Amino acid sequence: MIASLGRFVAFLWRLTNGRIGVALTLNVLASFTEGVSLFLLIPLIATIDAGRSGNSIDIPILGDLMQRYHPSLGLLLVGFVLLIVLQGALVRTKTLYLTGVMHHAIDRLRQSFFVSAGNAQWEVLQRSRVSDLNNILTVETGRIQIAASNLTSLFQALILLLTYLAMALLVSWQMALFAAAIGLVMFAALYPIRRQATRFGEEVGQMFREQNRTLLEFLTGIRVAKSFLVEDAYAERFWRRLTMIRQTTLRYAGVRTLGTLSFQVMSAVAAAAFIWVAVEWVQLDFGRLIVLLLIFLRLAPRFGAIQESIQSLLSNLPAFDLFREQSTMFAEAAEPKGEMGEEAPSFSDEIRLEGLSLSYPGSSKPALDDVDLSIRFGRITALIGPSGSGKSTIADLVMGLLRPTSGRMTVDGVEITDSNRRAWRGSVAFVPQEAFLLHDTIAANLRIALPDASDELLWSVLDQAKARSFVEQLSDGLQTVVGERGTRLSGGERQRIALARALLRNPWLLILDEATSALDWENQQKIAADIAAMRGKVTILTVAHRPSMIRFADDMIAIENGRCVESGTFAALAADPRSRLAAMLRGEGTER
Ligand SMILES: Nc1ncnc2c1ncn2[C@@H]1O[C@H](COP(=O)(O)OP(=O)(O)OP(=O)(O)O)[C@@H](O)[C@H]1O
Repeated sequence: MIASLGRFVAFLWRLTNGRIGVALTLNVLASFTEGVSLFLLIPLIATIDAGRSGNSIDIPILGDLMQRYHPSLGLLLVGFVLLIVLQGALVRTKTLYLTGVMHHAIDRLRQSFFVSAGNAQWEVLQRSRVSDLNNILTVETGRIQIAASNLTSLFQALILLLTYLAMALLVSWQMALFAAAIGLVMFAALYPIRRQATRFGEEVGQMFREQNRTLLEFLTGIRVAKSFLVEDAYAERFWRRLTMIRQTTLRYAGVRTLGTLSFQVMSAVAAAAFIWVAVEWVQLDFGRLIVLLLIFLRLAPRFGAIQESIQSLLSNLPAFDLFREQSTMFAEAAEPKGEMGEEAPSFSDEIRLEGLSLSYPGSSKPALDDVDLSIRFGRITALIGPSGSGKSTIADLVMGLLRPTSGRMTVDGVEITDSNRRAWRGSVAFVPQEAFLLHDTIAANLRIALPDASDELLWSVLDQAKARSFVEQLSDGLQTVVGERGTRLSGGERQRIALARALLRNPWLLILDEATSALDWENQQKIAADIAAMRGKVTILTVAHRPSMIRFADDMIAIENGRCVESGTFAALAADPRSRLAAMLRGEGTER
């Protein structure tokens, strides 16, 4: 807990470039002026008290000053008001400054997480849940912000406490020590409650994560949920999660308020003991007693604030630990961006995989095992094989998303390594099984691939993907909004938009991963014809299960159990009745 707190303080310091130090200094000044204004009450009381003269004050520093200057009551009152005004102004300045610094820092935090998640290697990113990332970027960073604000209030309260204690020491050191001892005992007595705060923070963090998962799972799969009539089941699950969070929060509120109540009771007992000791044992004079009581009365709520700030800090600190864990994981898995100016190797001959193996983290069996294959420039290569044989893994590897565990991949003889993999990916375009479309216009969806593309260019790629006519028929043309994940378009139309978007990159290599498997036969045929028409213009690697999507291929590669078991030209393999391709074309599937 202490280590985590230390890391948090160091982290905040770095995150705000030390600006939090300026805010805290303003805090110290404000606390100091508040303390001094309270201290001024001593000469005030002495001056008001008709039976005494200002000279009777024998408190160090203050007494000397009074004896030398004999300030009038009016002057003391003006000084008192000025100090309060100064303190208020300092608090305001500090609050405004700190709010700006903290918001900026938390935004930087969110941004850095966003960037490191985006830059993480695909293998690592794949293992994270979208809802958990969303949770970190919203809920957990919000909790970190609260923890930071608790920390600054804690610091402020501590400074005030020390200022008051210093003042009290000047008035009566015995009573000041007595008050400090009482304070320490009270603080120690509330330790069990602070422990519960940490536990609550961890529990509630986990619950928020699960609530977010339920929510996102439902929202992203709402169509499936509706089709299976399971909306009510989801609603029930959601309610259960809400209930758990509510009950835990209520339980914690019980503990927290018990802390506050115990604190109040202890404060009352402590005040009584304080007065008793001051009057009966130390036999303080009336003026000092009043000032000490004032200090004590002002101190008590601060002390309560310290307890509250610590409780809240401890309950929110687990969010910081989780954030650190996740961002360290992503930072360690950062994809090398390559040397400055590193360019993608040019592609005009062939892409080769040589003795290449790949194992997913945590998997005992390799997904690819000693694969040798070649994808030739300007040709259409089809990758076939049973489900789970490793086709998508090859596609992800060839596009530069995955790294081989051993062996190598070369493009025109140049090895793809950490330093040029990202650059190579920029030369490849990919059309997945399910087109990813934003709830935005067709133009915006196309421009994901090339933000500056002109309308003219958009129409030209729509032409190539045979999508021009249906887009022209839409009421708003390119400006038509496609609906959530493109639901206002048919499956075939969505795939055509995805294909047009891929072509917008003017890629050297176009990878189609089961790009038409979600479509009906007629649409598959049409898209297959469009793809066949691109022969020679762009190199294509198509992963397919169905004969319709491979008939137009020039070359074939068959994968089984992560191994390349057959390769050659389509014509040669189709002519060999014993080949896997021939079996597939006869409708026997690829499993053997
Ligand atoms: N992220 C992953 N983590 C662990 N194992 C994985 C991961 N992705 C795929 N695999 C495993 O790697 C093997 C190859 O999977 P891959 O998706 O490449 O097969 P595929 O031929 O494309 O299958 P399909 O035709 O069903 O899409 C399978 O055993 C699969 O379970």
